[in-house]
Amino acid sequence: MSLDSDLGHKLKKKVKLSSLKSNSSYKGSSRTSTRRSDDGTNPRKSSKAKVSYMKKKRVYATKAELTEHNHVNEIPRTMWAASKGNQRSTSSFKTTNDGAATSMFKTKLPRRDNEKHGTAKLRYRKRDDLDKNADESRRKRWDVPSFKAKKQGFADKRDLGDGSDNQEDQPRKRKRIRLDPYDTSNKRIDDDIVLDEGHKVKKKNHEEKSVGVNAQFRAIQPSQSILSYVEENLLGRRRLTELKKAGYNTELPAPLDNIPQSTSTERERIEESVFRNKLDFFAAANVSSSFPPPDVPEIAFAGRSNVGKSSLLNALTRQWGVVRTSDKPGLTQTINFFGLGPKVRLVDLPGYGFAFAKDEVKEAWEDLVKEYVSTRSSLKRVCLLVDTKWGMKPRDLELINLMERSNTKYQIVLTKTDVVFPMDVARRAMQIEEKLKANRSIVQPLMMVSSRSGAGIGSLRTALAKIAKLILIFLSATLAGFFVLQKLNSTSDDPLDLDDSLTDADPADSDTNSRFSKVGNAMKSGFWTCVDMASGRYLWNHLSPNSKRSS
Ligand SMILES: Nc1nc2c(ncn2[C@@H]2O[C@H](COP(=O)(O)OP(=O)(O)OP(=O)(O)O)[C@@H](O)[C@H]2O)c(=O)[nH]1
Ligand SMILES: [Mg+2]
Repeated sequence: MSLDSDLGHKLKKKVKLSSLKSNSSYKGSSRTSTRRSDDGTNPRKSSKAKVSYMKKKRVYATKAELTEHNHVNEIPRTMWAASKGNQRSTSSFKTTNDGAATSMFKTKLPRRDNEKHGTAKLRYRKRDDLDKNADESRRKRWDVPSFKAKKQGFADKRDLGDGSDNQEDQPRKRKRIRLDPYDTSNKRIDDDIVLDEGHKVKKKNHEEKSVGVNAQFRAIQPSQSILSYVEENLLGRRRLTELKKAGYNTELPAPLDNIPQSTSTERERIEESVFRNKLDFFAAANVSSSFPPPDVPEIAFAGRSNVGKSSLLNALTRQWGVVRTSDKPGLTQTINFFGLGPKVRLVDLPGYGFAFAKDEVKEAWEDLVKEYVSTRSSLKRVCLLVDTKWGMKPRDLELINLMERSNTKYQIVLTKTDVVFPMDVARRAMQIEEKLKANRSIVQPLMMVSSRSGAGIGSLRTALAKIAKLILIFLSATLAGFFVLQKLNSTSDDPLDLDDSLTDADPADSDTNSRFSKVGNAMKSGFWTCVDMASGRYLWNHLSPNSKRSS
């Protein structure tokens, strides 16, 4: 081998190696690219600067331009990244005449040099594949066919359609989407599909009805007393700034149930002593046989599922979390008895109406609630909760009718007042009062509360505490009556002949006679009621309507 050929071979080898190194610079080796060139400048730096400049200016340099300034083997890293399909370096692509994009660095020069080198070949093959993918994706993105090409394409397709067995030509299978024509939640149905006439009419009627109902509701003019009650208690949806201005600490749960500017502990803020007692779970019943004995007066909370019964129990006692609540209707599934001290029990009833439970289970709850409400002797009052937003529903009216028939005292309580405007709270109250004004067993006034904001909770507490006080008065009265009767028993053998004995004592005094006769009758009935039923409700039934109202 001659010296020239030897030198040439060595040079070739060097070129090959340097090209390999520069290729692998993508993987981190950049020794070749940082090597200084013959004229003393740093080729990597200069080429990089040029490329970044070109990128900035979006200049698409040609291969010739680049090779003019840089040696092919010292192509900067960014360039190779471009050939790997990196989206950021789109500037390294140029578009050929036929519209397809090719990498400007898909140069054959290093490849030809390295053809015999196995690893390099493999690497190049990989790169070629990547180039192809990049070309493909680029073509998809950028190649918007011209109008002419489109026209040609259509013509080709038409030609192929005449007898050719091209797969694209075969009719595509269409996906069938089954749509429920009565599912109005599906917008596409509303928009595009013509429904059958029956459904259309039904829908129209429903819409008209709801519009009519809304208009009727808006037309309600609440009384001045209701409006002022709503304002005084800050009922309805209120701005936080308004509550803060009024001095309420909005950080606390149910802030409106606190004394403004108060620094005392939460328990002390409850003005009614009976509600300061600890709320204790006492019993749960899913059948009437497991009800606890009716020895303590009870106040029950009834209403539709999710109306806020359990939350109200917590809010009234300010003991959060004792009664479980959930935003999922149907959480309370048994009748739960909670002791509030020794004198009174609060009863959380399962809700009726929609709930996440089986129909037969729901029916069983409803029957149980009906039985409890109509037969429980220790039941002093039912708070019938109605959602302010939705108003009374047929199920509520059903329960009201039952309570009317069984002479059970009930009071309507509007809940969740914080979600509607104050005016709408007043309208709802007015609407219900008007509707039920002829009922006999209803207790006035209608209450409005929000367990979340605490609005109206204090007033409800006061109304319910009265029941406890009345119970105490009644118990002491019956005890006194019992002792009087005992005394009379000791003077007369037959207590039922009381009137005769009195009449015999002074037949001329008709006033005394009638007075004693009345007292005797009342005591007799009162005495027997007390002993038999141990319930104020039954005694009241025996007294005159006037005495009943005043009590
Ligand atoms: N905005 C607002 N939400 C309330 C109020 N009271 C209760 N809620 C919410 O209403 C949802 C239902 O409350 P619950 O107390 O569990 O209702 P429930 O009537 O006991 O429900 P059931 O046990 O399923 O019959 C919960 O997510 C409560 O946070 C209120 O006054 N205002
Ligand atoms: Mg509940």
